[in-house]
Amino acid sequence: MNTHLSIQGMSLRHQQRTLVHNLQLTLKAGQVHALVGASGSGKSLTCLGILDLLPPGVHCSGATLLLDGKPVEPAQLRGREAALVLQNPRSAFNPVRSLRQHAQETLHTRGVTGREADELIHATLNEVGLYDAQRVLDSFAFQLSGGMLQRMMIALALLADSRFLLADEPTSDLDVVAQARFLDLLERLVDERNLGVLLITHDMGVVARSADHVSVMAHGRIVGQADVCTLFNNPRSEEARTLLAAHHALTREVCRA
Ligand SMILES: Nc1ncnc2c1ncn2[C@@H]1O[C@H](COP(=O)(O)OP(=O)(O)OP(=O)(O)O)[C@@H](O)[C@H]1O
Repeated sequence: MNTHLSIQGMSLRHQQRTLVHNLQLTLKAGQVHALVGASGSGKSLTCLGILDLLPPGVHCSGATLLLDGKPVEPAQLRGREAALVLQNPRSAFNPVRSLRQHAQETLHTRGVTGREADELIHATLNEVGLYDAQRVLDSFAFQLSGGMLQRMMIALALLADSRFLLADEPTSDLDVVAQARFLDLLERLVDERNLGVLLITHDMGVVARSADHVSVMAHGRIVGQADVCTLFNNPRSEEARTLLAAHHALTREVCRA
């Protein structure tokens, strides 16, 4: 079972502009690695670059991906070792295919079909808190809430037996209750399934709650990496101090209100 996914030397360019510079990042099984930074610092492109899902015109160079020290191609990771969870889950589903078809196709790639597939799908939906499995599986993405679709994306990752989740702002479109439930689920799966998670977020409250390790990004570079306690107690980079000051200002405002 793979326990480390390292991204080494990844640079991303659009025309003459370097958007991400020589990125180094390691995800570990059983840990949440938060990637934080100001808007436009390069977090989403980093996530897409790891899986070679970059938008047209953005090119990757120099990247080496190592799975437990062995080089792998993004295509070997995508939908197998690593799954993507996006801010807007609706866009990740085929609108004319039911969620049952999505789940069956995911299992088909692993050679699991028929009754075995049905049982695994029901058990997995149950595991992610989608208890009304029949209704969910008969639905199309537009018929379900954002929170349910986030859970379904996690369920598909589990059905694919992915060891790593790349989650880009997974909670920003959810209300606070759905957000808390989603983070509960993520933390439980990290513990029970030993998942390694890259969690991209703007929300330092989410970082404080869920992350083990944090990378801070600014202008396309990682400018600091620390465990979560060190980041909050002794932030080294200017960007980390700015993010924390904004977070503290916001929470103080809320307390006064
Ligand atoms: N398709 C694209 N073509 C050209 N440049 C792009 C493209 N997508 C993003 N960029 C640029 O790359 C940089 C990093 O963008 P990215 O979306 O990764 O930032 P981000 O940190 O995820 O921001 P946010 O938190 O707002 O989502 C920005 O300067 C952005 O303008």
